[in-house]
Amino acid sequence: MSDAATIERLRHIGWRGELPSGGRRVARVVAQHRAGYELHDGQALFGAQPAGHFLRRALDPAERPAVGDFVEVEDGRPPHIAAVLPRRSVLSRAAAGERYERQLIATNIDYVLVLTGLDNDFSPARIERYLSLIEDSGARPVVLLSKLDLHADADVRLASLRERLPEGTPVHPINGKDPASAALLARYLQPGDSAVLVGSSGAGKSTLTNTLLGSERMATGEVRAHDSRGRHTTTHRALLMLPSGGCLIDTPGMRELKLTGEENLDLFADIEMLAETCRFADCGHGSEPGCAVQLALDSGELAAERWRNYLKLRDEREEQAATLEARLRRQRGGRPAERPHGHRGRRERE
Ligand SMILES: Nc1nc2c(ncn2[C@@H]2O[C@H](COP(=O)(O)OP(=O)(O)OP(=O)(O)O)[C@@H](O)[C@H]2O)c(=O)[nH]1
Ligand SMILES: [Zn+2]
Repeated sequence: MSDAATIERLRHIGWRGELPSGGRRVARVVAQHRAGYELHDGQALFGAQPAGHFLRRALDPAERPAVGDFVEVEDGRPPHIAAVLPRRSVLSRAAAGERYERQLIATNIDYVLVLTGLDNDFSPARIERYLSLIEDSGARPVVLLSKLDLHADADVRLASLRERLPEGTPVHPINGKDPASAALLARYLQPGDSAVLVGSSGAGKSTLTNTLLGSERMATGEVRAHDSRGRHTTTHRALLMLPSGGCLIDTPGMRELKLTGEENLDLFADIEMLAETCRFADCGHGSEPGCAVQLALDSGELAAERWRNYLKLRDEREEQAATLEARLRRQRGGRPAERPHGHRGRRERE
C-alpha cells in the first residue's frame, strides 16, 4: 500500500502528519486488557503484546502504551508494540499503586466533549470539575448541554454557565436526538480529530453517539476482533469512526472521569490570589478581621456559589490526596492481608 493511502487510512483513526521513518506499521491502541492490547490500523482490529522493554518494573507507567496511543508495530505471532509515538495530549489521573503515580486515561485526544443534561443533571460545579481535569492535558474541552428540546427555558442556565466558565470555553446546547443539532459538532470531529465523550449516567452519551454515527451506526457500532486463534470476539466499541471524518474513543473508565488528588485549581486562581491578601496568613475566611474573601463576598465581587464550589473542589482534592497517601503508607508497612493460597492480586472486572 502506498504511503498516501496508509496516511489517509490512519487519518480516519485520528492520525495527523506524516509517517515516521523506519517503515514499521503504525496503529492505534483502542483498548487495553489484562491479556494485551487491542489495536486498529484504520482497516481492522488486531491484538498485540507490548515489547519486553515495556514490562520492566522500573518503567514509569506513563511510558507504557495507553489507549489512544499511536504505536509502531512489529509484525509477528503475535504482533508486538515496539514503540509509542510522541503524544499530542495526555489525559490522566492520580492512581494508587506501589507508589504514587499517574494513570493514563487516554492520549492523543483533541477534544473532550463534556456532556450535561439541561434537566436535573445540570451542575455547573461538575462541569468546572471536568474542566479542571482537562486543563493541562493538551486536549480542549467542549461543553455540551443536552435535552434542549425538553428545556426551551435554558437561556438562564446557559447565561450563568457562560459567565462562570473561562472565557472562550465553547458551550453548545443541543438535542442529542436531532441530527441537525448534533451536526454543529462536526467542527470538532474533522478528519484527524479525536474526541472523547464524558458525562454522568443518563446525560445522553449513547444517544448523541448514535446520532453522530447516523446511518453508519450498523457498520461501525459492532466492532469485532479476531483473537489469536482466529475466533470472533465481540468487544466494546472502543473506537468509532464518524461520518464527519473524526473519531470517538469510548472505553470503560473514560466516560466518567474522576477527579484526582492532584488536580490544579487554576480555574479558581483569582480566588486563591484573593485569599493571599487576607490580613492573616492562616485566615480561615470566616469572621477574621481583614478577610479579603469575606469582603469580596459581601460586596458581591465574589459569588457565594463560586466560593462554595471552590471549597468543595479543594476539600475533595485534599481528601483524595490523603486517602491515597494513607493507602500507600499501609502498603509500605506491614504485610498485605492474608489471601487464599494461589489467588494473587485483586480480581478485576473487565
Ligand atoms: N429529549 C431528549 N432526550 C434525550 C436527549 N439526550 C438523551 N436523551 C434521553 O435520555 C435518556 C438517557 O440517554 P443515554 O444516551 O442513554 O444516556 P447515557 O449518558 O449514555 O447514559 P449511560 O449509558 O448510563 O452512561 C434516554 O432516554 C435518551 O433518549 C436529548 O437531547 N433530548
Ligand atoms: Zn480570609
